[in-house]
Amino acid sequence: MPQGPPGVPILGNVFDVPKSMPWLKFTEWKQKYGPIYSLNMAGQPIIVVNSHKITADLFDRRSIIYSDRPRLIMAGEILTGGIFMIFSGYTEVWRKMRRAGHEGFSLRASEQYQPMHLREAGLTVLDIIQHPDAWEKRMRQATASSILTAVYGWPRIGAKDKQVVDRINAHVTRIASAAIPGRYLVDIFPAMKHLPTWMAKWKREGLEWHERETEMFEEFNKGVGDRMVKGESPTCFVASLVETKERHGLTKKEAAWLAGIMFAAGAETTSVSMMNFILAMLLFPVAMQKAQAELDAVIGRDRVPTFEDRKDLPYIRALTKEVLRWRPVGPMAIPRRVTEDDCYEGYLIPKGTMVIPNIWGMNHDPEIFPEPEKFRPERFLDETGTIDVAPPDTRGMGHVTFGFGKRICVGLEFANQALFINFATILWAMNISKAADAAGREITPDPNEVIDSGVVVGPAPFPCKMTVRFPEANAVLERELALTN
Ligand code: HEM
Repeated sequence: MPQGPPGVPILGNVFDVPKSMPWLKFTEWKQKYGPIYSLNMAGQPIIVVNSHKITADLFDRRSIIYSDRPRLIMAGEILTGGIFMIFSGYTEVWRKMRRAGHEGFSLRASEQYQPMHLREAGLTVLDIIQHPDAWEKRMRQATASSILTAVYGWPRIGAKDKQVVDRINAHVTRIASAAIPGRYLVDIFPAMKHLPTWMAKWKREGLEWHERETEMFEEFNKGVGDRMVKGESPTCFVASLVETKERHGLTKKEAAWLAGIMFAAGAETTSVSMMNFILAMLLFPVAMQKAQAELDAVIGRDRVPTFEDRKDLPYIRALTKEVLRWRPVGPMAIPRRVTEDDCYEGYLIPKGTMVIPNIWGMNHDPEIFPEPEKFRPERFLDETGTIDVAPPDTRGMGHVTFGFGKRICVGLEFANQALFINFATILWAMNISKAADAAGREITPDPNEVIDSGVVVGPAPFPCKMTVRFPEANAVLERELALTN
């Protein structure tokens, strides 16, 4: 095994890995132990990978044995029946779900959602102009709404839909908290899974939740199917699942969970990336001003940015990548498990080893991204400022925030499109600056104060001032939205 911090007998490195922001420690250890090192968490061997090349070697070039996930009994099996794609092993069911998910959210398929993203971005900005203090809530609601529209073809979510959104959010929170290491004893002592339900309240409740949530997701899918029977053709993921059911061979239950997973995986990750964007604009106003200068030059003030403008907005494209690089919402992605003994660069990585890609460390590698804490979209442009550049082994994206190999994020095209158009529309219409306290002093948020839900890491709530950039912005937005109605 590659060398790592020595640890103590039996418990190994249990006390060395901090509970809060462990990715910072992992990045620090890279200096001492190199880009690949090992840890021992009370007998569980772990490899931490800190370089683009090694992640590409293992997750891309040896994907057959590096695409499994560690077992999560409560979150991945009891609560979700082994079909929660994000946590499920490298199984036949995962393959079927992955194929269907990929087809529904590929670059091509995601393009059909562009009109929805465009409209949603415009409505969100109008909403924020009217309620500038509620910007965070409005943005979160808009992101949730876009994903539900894309998945189920539902109209824009509003206050009236609170009950159903609360139900789905509660489901996501339940699974995320069940996935926190040590939250359930069964994940430490797997034999407990076989206890009869009368002896294990947690198991009984988990199975009951699974039943209820299966019913909920099946009901949502049925709603789409019923609309199709009536002759409507909603543009949404579930409609495409209905059409391709035979080909993908998904059962009713698998199709229902697959659709539900898209919300779980996509809503919080995208809305937290939007928060990171606001934070970056507030802390690095020069980047904001450059982006706005580009928007003024290319778009002007008489129309809003659209997806067709993407090719002419290199700085906004680069800014979108820089948001994802600067603050990856999953700094350690979701771990993998090696399914065979593997020899790599003279090391033997035994079957069953957990592999953690340190996304934070790679995105903040000072040799690739000088002064990594600075927010500089220019990193992703050539010297002319017009051509996109990216370090090798990053699939041309520049960062590795969407993960790797066969398990790379299914929704990355959808997310990139949503972020691009939201950032462009917000910057076109608004200025983002620091809020002031009661004494009139500017409040500078600390970007290292984070909230870690177990899977998604985002900034701690911070105040900010959102103001309209020019008086006509409101009217132009309203006019363009009326045209798309
Ligand atoms: C900024 C937004 C997003 C970020 C940063 C993000 C990031 C990630 C990461 C790091 C993974 C794990 C990859 C790996 O193991 O190598 C992942 C998996 C996944 N993501 Fe995303 N994601 C985002 C948005 C979305 C959206 C919008 C959707 C759906 C519409 C989505 C669906 C999924 C699914 C289904 C998986 C599980 C893939 C698998 O295990 O095979 N994500 N995402």
